[in-house]
Amino acid sequence: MGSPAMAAPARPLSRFWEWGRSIVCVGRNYAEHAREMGETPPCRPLLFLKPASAYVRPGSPVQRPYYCRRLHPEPELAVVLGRRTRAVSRDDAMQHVAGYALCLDMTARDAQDTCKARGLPWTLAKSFDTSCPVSDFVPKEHVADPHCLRLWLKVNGQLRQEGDTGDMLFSVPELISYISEIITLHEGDVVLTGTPPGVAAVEEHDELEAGIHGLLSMRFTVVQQRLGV
Ligand SMILES: CC(=O)CC(=O)C(=O)O
Ligand SMILES: [Mg+2]
Repeated sequence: MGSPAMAAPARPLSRFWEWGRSIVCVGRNYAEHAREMGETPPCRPLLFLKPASAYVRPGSPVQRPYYCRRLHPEPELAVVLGRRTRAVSRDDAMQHVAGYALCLDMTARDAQDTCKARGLPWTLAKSFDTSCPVSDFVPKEHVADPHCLRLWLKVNGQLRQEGDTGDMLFSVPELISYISEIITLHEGDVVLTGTPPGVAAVEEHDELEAGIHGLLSMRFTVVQQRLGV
């Protein structure tokens, strides 16, 4: 009698966006993007959070919130954690990575400007429904080095943004080690690692296409949020 076939997990990590886990975001991790926003590159990672309800998958639209008139997509490498991670060293951090994905850190830039001016948290700018479009999962075995990837974004077929993850100010191990000193990370949590320069607004009905060269791509349409629906 052979051993029973291993049942597929009821909740595979390859569908991490269904786990209801945390999305820890890093800002200004590319010097040129910090500068285009009128900011200086940070001396330590700038962190903010998105709720798991922010995820949206291809086939569903990205909503521009009713209070937003300047919606910016930010293509970012997403790191998916494979186990509980608390105060891990930089040397051990990569052992805690299960894989990667591409996300768009959708940003209500006008709301963010207001929040910055008033010293308020960025919640309205960063945490609205569909503010985290997410690609398929890529197991870490398929990525030789997460710092040798090229991200791109097209809007209505025109190339809008391109960047190399080798330009990140803080590397994946540095981010995981720093974050895990402050926020215990768990299997299925995701770290968004920041966007390269070239951000700009998109409009209702725009077609977004984003990808990681040689790995994956994804498409979304922008729609206007209608209150009450
Ligand atoms: C100013 C920002 O929105 C920072 C950010 O999200 C980034 O990717 O950098
Ligand atoms: Mg971002």
